[in-house]
This record gives sequence, structure tokens and C-alpha cells, in this order.
Amino acid sequence: MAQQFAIGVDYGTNSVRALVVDLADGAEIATEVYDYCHGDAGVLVDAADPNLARQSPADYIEGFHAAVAGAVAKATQAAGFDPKHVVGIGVDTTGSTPIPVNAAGTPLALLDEFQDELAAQAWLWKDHTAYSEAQEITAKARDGGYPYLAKCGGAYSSEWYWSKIAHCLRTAPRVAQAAASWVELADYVPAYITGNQHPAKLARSICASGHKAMYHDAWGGLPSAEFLESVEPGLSRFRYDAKAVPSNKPAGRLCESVARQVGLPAGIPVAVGAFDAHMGAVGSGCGVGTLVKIMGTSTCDCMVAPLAQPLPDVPGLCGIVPESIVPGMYGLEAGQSAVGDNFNWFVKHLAPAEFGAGAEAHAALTAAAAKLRPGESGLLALDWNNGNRCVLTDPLLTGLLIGQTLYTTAPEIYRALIEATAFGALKIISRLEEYGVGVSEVIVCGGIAEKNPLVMQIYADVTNRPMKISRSGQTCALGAAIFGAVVGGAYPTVEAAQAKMTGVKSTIYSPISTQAATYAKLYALYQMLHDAFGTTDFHGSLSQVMKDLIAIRHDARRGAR
Ligand SMILES: Nc1ncnc2c1ncn2[C@@H]1O[C@H](COP(=O)(O)OP(=O)(O)O)[C@@H](O)[C@H]1O
Ligand SMILES: O=C(CO)[C@@H](O)[C@@H](O)COP(=O)(O)O
Repeated sequence: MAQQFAIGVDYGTNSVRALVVDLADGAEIATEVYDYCHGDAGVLVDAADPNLARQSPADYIEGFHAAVAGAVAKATQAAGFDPKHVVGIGVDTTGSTPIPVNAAGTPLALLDEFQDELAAQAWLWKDHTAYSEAQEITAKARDGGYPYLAKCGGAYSSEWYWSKIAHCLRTAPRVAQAAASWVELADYVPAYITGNQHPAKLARSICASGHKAMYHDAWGGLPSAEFLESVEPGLSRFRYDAKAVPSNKPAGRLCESVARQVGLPAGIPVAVGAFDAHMGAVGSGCGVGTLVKIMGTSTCDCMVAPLAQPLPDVPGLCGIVPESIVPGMYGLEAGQSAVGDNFNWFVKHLAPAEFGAGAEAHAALTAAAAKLRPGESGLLALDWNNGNRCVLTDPLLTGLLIGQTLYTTAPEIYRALIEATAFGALKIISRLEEYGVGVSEVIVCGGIAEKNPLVMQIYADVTNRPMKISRSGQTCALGAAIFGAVVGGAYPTVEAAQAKMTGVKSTIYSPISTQAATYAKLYALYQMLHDAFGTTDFHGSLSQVMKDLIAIRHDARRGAR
């Protein structure tokens, strides 16, 4: 029988990656990366508002064409590959990254009238402009006795769908008026490549709807129109009727016009989309008890649990959604809003020139930080430079560094930032276990798992658990390709495909007991800072400090304009 292949397409924060895999064993045949060309490494920002992060939908379209065409062209050089033998395509993306579209499903940003309007672009997952709306949604659901927060950890986030649309209704009414619907990037790409863009007809993924739009069968799908109207008049217009579905279902087939541009035959089945993290969990070979950490710009923590067993609602988790990762299982998601982004912030804005810039600076600072012993810098940091996603769910928390002296060095700070993210990671593992979700194994994937062994060792020491690394360098794309393989009929189930196509590397980062002992002491101090600055129930709470600073910043910047 001829070899069979699938293509996974992974939309990250700064680039899109396409991967061609051999379905027999998951071997990578070819990859191609397309760096988004709009804005600052693909992110449209506003100097006056650090909460704003948008993306041009043109990058998504151009990125699909360039990345997939490039990967297919490279694969064609490999023995045994033929575009005719590509059985399916899967797509994963960041999220919640909703896009306002017109009645035909075309992003408003692609129309002349709206092309320069920030509100008409894709609202990237890390856009926190809607923090007030998120607080209002949380308060209204809680006070009104609505059940909607139960499955998303007890608080609605400014990163998510309804907060962003409500904010658009309030601040950019012309865009909101023109929008016929808002479509998550994870649903938009499969819709675009299959030609099924009509907002009433396109496939909506359970992963996006369930984790970000409070969609759950227990209350008949999306929150009620009455609830949404109570948040903001007009918001209920953006409810959709479609039943949200998992990614083992097809969104359609590759349409003629896109197929021609990427060098593939038309008609290839395309899976319903999902988030990068969730497909990364699949590409890592997740099973019950495995925590998969997808570490890049942010970190997502994903687990699965059998649907047949009762599972408590876990406060501070950003979602428990049936079938959002593996069909037939609950998908659990937690995470940290900034991980690589914290390291990047230091490299970009604070590291001395002697360390170089970009990747070179990361490598130089890592090499110097690796020479330090845990605790020897006297530093401790909070990892909240982009707010706290879990377990506090509060975008109005900010970073903190304590313990610096006149002798503190850049590598010491870089290491303290890594350690802070590891402490945040341990907080999430502890919360899962407190609620009876056992973590028997940790597998890490994503850019940082590949790029930084020091980060992996620190995570092993802080959590006192071995860190295994997913075998594939493109694990999210591999997960997407697995769904392509399933909708293409090459495997009957996701689990059957995982068994053949996924695995971990032979290198495992094991905890070093002396380092773990020091980190246990530092973690106790981290917990104090975490609770003091992040909660109100800590004796001597400082929870207002970061919020007041943000308010003063807001006033000062408004005054300056
Ligand atoms: N050597 C390194 N060590 C730690 N972090 C790094 C290193 N190189 C890049 N990063 C950070 O990793 C993040 C990119 O992660 P990656 O997984 O490649 O992308 P994405 O999150 O978009 O999927 C960026 O925040 C970047 O600053
Ligand atoms: O939040 C989610 C998924 O729920 C992610 O898409 C988001 O953190 C972005 O991930 P990246 O760090 O860009 O890979």
C-alpha cells in the first residue's frame, strides 16, 4: 500500500508552522514556518494601551498559503511523498482569538473600509483590553445565580470571547454594527480553507466554544440571550446556533482555490479546528494522568479524564470541557499567561547589550544563569507580567521582583524569572491534585521545551517531578495532523493514531534532590507573595497595590494625551 500522509498547521503567536507527517509512525517529512509580517512580530499593538494585542487576518491567509505550499514543496523532494496521498489536514491556533466577520464570513479587517481599524482585526488571545467586561460577566453570572462559571474555574477572563465582543460593542460601535458574527481563529482557518465561511454554516469547535465562550450542553449550549443582554445590549446578537463539535469531525474539504495555491489536490478532508495547546496535548501522546505542558509565549497545561467518571469543578482552572482534547474524554486546561514572554520582556527591554539580542541573548543569559545555584541570587519573582491566568484568573496582576541589591546581575534576574514561572507551574499542579486530579507524569512540548534545557531542569527541581519531552519538535502541528489522519479515515480513533505517531525523547530531566530542597523553601516564600499580592483573604493582604498602580498608570497616560 502507498504511504499515507497528513498535514498539521499550527498557528502560534508570531508565526504559523506547517508539518507533513508520515501516518505510519508520525515521522516528520517536511516543515515550513511563515513569520507573520504585520505589526511587531505579528502583533498589532497600541503604544497608549499595553493591554491591546491584535493580529491581521491577512497574516493567517498568507501564512496558510506560504507555510503549506512550502512544506508540500519540500515534502515532494522526499522519497515516497505524493500530494495525492495526503489523507487529511488539521489546524490548531491560539485562542481565544475571535475575528469580527461580515455576513459572508469575510473578516472585516480585509475590507477597505475597516483595514486600518484595530477593533476590526483579530483580537489576539493576549489582548486584555476587556478586563472590565470580564469582571462584569463574572459578577453578573455569580450574582445572578447563572451556572456558566462552573466549568471555567469560577471567573471569566478578559482573554475570552464574550469579554472581547462586549468591549468592542462599547468602544468601537461601528465595527460591532458591521459584524454579522465573531469567529474564533480556530474555526476561521478550517472555514476559509474549505470555503465554508458563512457564519451560520461554518463548524464551531467544542474546544473554542467550551473553553472560551461558556458553551456547555448542561445549559443547552451558549449562555442565554437574556444573560448576554444584561452584560451589554446587543451582545446576544453574536450567539450562534451551531452545535459545537470535536476535531475528529470534518469541517469540510479543501476547496479548489486554496488547493491550487498550496500544491495539493482539492477535496482533502479538513478536521474541525482546536487550540494549539489542546492539539499539542494530543501530539504529546496524552492519556489519563498525563499533564502536558505546552510551553512557549505562554504555557497551557492540558489533561484528559474519562467522561464516565465524576469530575469536580476545579476553581481557578480555565476550563473543563467534554471532548475538547480527545473525543470521549473531558479536556482540562490551565495555564500561565506569560512564560517565554517574561523571558522575552527581559531580553528586549532590560538585558545589557553585552548579551546580544533575541535568540543570542536568550542563549547567553541561559548559559550564565545555568552556572548559578538555586537561591544564591537572593531573588524571588512573581510571574505575572501578563496577568495571572491560573489559579487567580486576574489580568490586573503584574510582575514583581524582590531581593535585588547593587550587585544583582542580569543572569540572576533571568534565572529568577524562569524560577517564577516554575513556581506558577507548581501552583497549578497542586491545585489539580487538591481536587483529586492525579498527575502521574509530565510531558513538555512547545518552543521552550526544545530551546532551553535549563528551564526544563528548573521545572523538574521546583516541581520535584521528572520532565519528559515530547519527541516531535512540532508537537502542536503533529496533534493537528493526527486529527487530519482521523478525519481522513487513516485511523479509527485519536488514541489509535497517538499510539503509532507520538512518543517522548530519551532525555528526561529528573529532579536533583539538593536543588529541589532549596526550591521547596523558595516556593513557600513564593506562596506568600502570591497570596499577599493576589488574594484578599491573606492576613496583611497587599492585593490592592498592583491594581492601584494600574489605575494611576491609566490616569497618567490619559492625562498625557
Ligand atoms: N532560548 C530560549 N529560552 C527561553 N525562552 C525562549 C528562548 N528562545 C525564545 N524564547 C521564548 O519562547 C517564546 C516562543 O515560543 P514558541 O513555542 O516558539 O512560540 P509560540 O508560543 O508562538 O507557539 C517567546 O516568548 C520567546 O521569547
Ligand atoms: O490559551 C491558549 C489556548 O487556550 C493559547 O492559545 C494561548 O495561550 C497562546 O499560546 P502560545 O503560547 O502562543 O502557543
